[in-house]
Amino acid sequence: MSDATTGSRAPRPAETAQDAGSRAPRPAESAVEVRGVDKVFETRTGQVQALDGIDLTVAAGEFVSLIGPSGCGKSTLMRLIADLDDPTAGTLTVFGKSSRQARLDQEYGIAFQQAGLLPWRTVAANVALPLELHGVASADRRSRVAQLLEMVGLGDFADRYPDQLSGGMQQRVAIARALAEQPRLLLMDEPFGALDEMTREKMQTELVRISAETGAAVVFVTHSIPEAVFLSDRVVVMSPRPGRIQQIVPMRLGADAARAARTEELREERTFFDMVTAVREALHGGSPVASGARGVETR
Ligand SMILES: Nc1ncnc2c1ncn2[C@@H]1O[C@H](COP(=O)(O)OP(=O)(O)OP(=O)(O)O)[C@@H](O)[C@H]1O
Repeated sequence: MSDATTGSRAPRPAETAQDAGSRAPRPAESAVEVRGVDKVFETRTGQVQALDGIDLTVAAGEFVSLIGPSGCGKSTLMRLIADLDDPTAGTLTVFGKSSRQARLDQEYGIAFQQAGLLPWRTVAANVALPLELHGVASADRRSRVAQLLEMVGLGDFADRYPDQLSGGMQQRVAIARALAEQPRLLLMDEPFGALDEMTREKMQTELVRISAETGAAVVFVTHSIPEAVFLSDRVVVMSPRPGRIQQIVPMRLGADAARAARTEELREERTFFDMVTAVREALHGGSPVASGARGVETR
């Protein structure tokens, strides 16, 4: 039946199928969609299959950690999401866009293990860099940088240089820089891996607060089970190479489940230990275990 006979209206020029496909992302859209992704590296000694059939959806505002034995492809998956490499098969989208388009549109901020600050720029100038590159006016830049440094507790360090800061402070500068353009997604690959345990726990608490405050989705690679449990809404457990998703464990942390409510006390709660155990068992394929998997810390 034609539209004329059913009485329904014909599509207006702005509503053709082609246009509908290019509309701005809907608010309910997922932050990341990974569908059937494989990654094979060609090396001089042959092929290395790093990822095999990865399917993963990260919702807008969700905090998802990737954990698994050394070499299982966590960083590779992160690099594919960030468009730093291409998948051998499958598709990745970020807020409904190809990962390439999402990179061009600055849809995400990145913080990796090394803070990666420019040593000749002050703390403020490091944080301002992405804003400068995108032509934000200098008055707006100054106020945004001041706000970001307050957020990460470095308001008094704007004029220092990176080598005058501790490792934890440098990481906070890197996080402020990653947040500069108010991304809806943060990609973090072991950002606290090089920090001492006390600083690391402080940074985790900061990150929980910041992610709750900004509503950004986070994809976070870690080797530490307690870190994954403390931070995440869901923990994705990967198998040894070729990396597959072995299990996705939702974090059920009782009354303290809301990210904004996660404080130091949570680390002493029964539900926290239960979740650590659940992730450890998932790493070992569902069986109770006495020790951690290779490359995974249980502390
Ligand atoms: N550019 C590359 N060329 C060849 N092989 C690579 C390349 N990058 C990664 N690999 C291989 O792919 C596999 C997955 O590596 P990846 O770095 O993603 O693992 P990971 O889980 O992040 O490891 P780790 O926990 O030790 O950081 C490894 O076997 C690695 O040697």
